[in-house]
Amino acid sequence: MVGSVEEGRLVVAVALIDGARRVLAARRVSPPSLAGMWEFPGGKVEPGEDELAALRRECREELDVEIEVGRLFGEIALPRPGWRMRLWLGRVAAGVPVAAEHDDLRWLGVRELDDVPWLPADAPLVDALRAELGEPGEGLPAS
Ligand SMILES: Nc1nc2c([nH]c(=O)n2[C@H]2C[C@H](O)[C@@H](COP(=O)(O)OP(=O)(O)OP(=O)(O)O)O2)c(=O)[nH]1
Repeated sequence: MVGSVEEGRLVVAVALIDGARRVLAARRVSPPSLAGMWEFPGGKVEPGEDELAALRRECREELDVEIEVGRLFGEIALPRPGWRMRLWLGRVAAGVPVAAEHDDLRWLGVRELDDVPWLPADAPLVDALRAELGEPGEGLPAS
């Protein structure tokens, strides 16, 4: 495209689910416009890199864990022309996540998904996860 300074990129991320059906969220430190907002661990797939190899690499770099990847959960457009993000389901296979590149990590239960400010583009994925993990209390009396 005339005037375009960069091509679209694929970002790959993972919703790591633990045995209590909680999801791991990570708080970004950069860039300043995104710092303080929460995301799914992941990052850009490098040119020529296999998507799931990229996902495993990012989890080692960001969390110091090995992961087991499940199914592809969803794909969204990111707010940069041509950029998209694919979210996989997964679990930690080895290690305990540490925030190597974020400044906080939280395991969020389905009722806690709204407790953190997610990156805006992630909203439809967070909504879909809420449905995936189930809404405890739905249909139950309030008291
Ligand atoms: N990892 C991740 N990135 C997301 C999410 N939602 C969202 O809009 N993004 C955006 C933020 C960034 O613009 C882009 C990911 O790029 P990044 O800068 O984290 O990728 P990276 O780890 O490869 O970064 P770097 O090596 O260039 O520092 O995708 C999400 O849930 N997870």
